[in-house]
Amino acid sequence: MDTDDWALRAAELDAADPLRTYRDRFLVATDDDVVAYLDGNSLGRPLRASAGRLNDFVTKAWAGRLIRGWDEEWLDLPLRIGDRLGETVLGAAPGQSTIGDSTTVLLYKLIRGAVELRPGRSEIVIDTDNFPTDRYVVEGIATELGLSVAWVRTDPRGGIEPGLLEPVLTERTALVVLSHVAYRSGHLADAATITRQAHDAGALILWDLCHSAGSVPIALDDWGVDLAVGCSYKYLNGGPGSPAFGYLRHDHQQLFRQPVWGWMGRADAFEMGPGYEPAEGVRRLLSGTPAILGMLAVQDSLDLIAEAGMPALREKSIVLTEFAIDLHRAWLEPLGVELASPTDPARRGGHVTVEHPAFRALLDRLWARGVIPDFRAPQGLRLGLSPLSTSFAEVLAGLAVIRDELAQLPPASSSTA
Ligand SMILES: Cc1ncc(COP(=O)(O)O)c(C=O)c1O
Ligand SMILES: Nc1c(O)cccc1C(=O)C[C@H](N)C(=O)O
Repeated sequence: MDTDDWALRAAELDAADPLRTYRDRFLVATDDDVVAYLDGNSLGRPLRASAGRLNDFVTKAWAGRLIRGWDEEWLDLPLRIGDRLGETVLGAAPGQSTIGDSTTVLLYKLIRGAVELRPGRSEIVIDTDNFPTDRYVVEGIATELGLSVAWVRTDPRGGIEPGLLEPVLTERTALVVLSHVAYRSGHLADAATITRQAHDAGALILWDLCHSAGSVPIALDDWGVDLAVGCSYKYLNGGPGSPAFGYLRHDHQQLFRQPVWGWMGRADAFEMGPGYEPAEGVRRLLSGTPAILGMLAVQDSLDLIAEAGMPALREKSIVLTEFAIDLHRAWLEPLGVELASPTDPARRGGHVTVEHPAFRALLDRLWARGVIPDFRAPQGLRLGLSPLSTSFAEVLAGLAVIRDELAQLPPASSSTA
């Protein structure tokens, strides 16, 4: 197919896309210079509704209600948003999800609490390609508590598979910490099977849902997951630094203790009494004053996801990533680019990574031309395709610029840059 045929194909896919009108719900800057935004899996675009919500909050709720806002609404907001997230995205019944802290801090709180639910067990299992913060937090806690870390060696172009985990699980395993969608390759783990495996070994499991929440269907309750965390600034469009979410299964709440004993996670916070006694339920994950401003925009995203429906989102996500891979094969592969994501759509999340030694040097050129993917060292270009805000024409435009830039490289730098 020549370029015109591909353009026709993109136009057909856009015309047939049942979610195509959702793009209009996103805000575009007045001086917009973006040709293709391919990084919604690092920072999602803002929704138009969020601009109004944030403005209203400052001018009405904050300015008008002042301190009364805490009693009237804000103290319960982390749990209310948590429940809505549970219902819309996580497959979690109410009372198990909340929002607050960064992903890193919540990982620390949940992992520390989880290993204490398995006394006598002394090992945490994690994979070598998990996101850095997950690995560092696990290593830090292991050092702090005198535990060992068992590493599952994963293929950076693939991800965690049940067969890889099997030999590492032992009677020493307290907790398994894995990412549902691998941040680099986009590999989608079989969370139901792996959760069962961990349980068969008597261990608990924590899933990092940063790259899957709002992109692939999740069923935490049905899968029997113990704990989960995730960011709200990627496919959940919460904005830079919006708080993370945490899930703590009902069955564990009574015995669960997290390590940051703050007043907001205490039973009857405003009693301000002596000693710490955890609040009932998932509220015990809280520590200090919740970042209300930071969590507002997620509500608009959840409304939109509920309206569109996760199955439709997933369907579009698959077609988007298939289209990107088809273009890669036609345009980039002949220029020496390699696919670093699973080819099976059932094992792939919402992003596609392609690799070439020149990509690091090329990134500035791509940004200058309004094409915004992510670069992940050592040589990966990550194409994040948010199903509600990305069009097929945008994918086409982005890959066309990547192809042009690669084709213009002097011969030496096309292999060694
Ligand atoms: C899989 C995964 N886990 C954790 C994080 C880190 O989260 P935070 O920086 O919000 O603490 C990210 C992204 O930043 C991520 O992709
Ligand atoms: N959280 C980020 C940030 O504060 C700055 C730049 C990028 C990010 C990211 O989200 C990185 C992302 N989690 C990743 O998968 O690489």
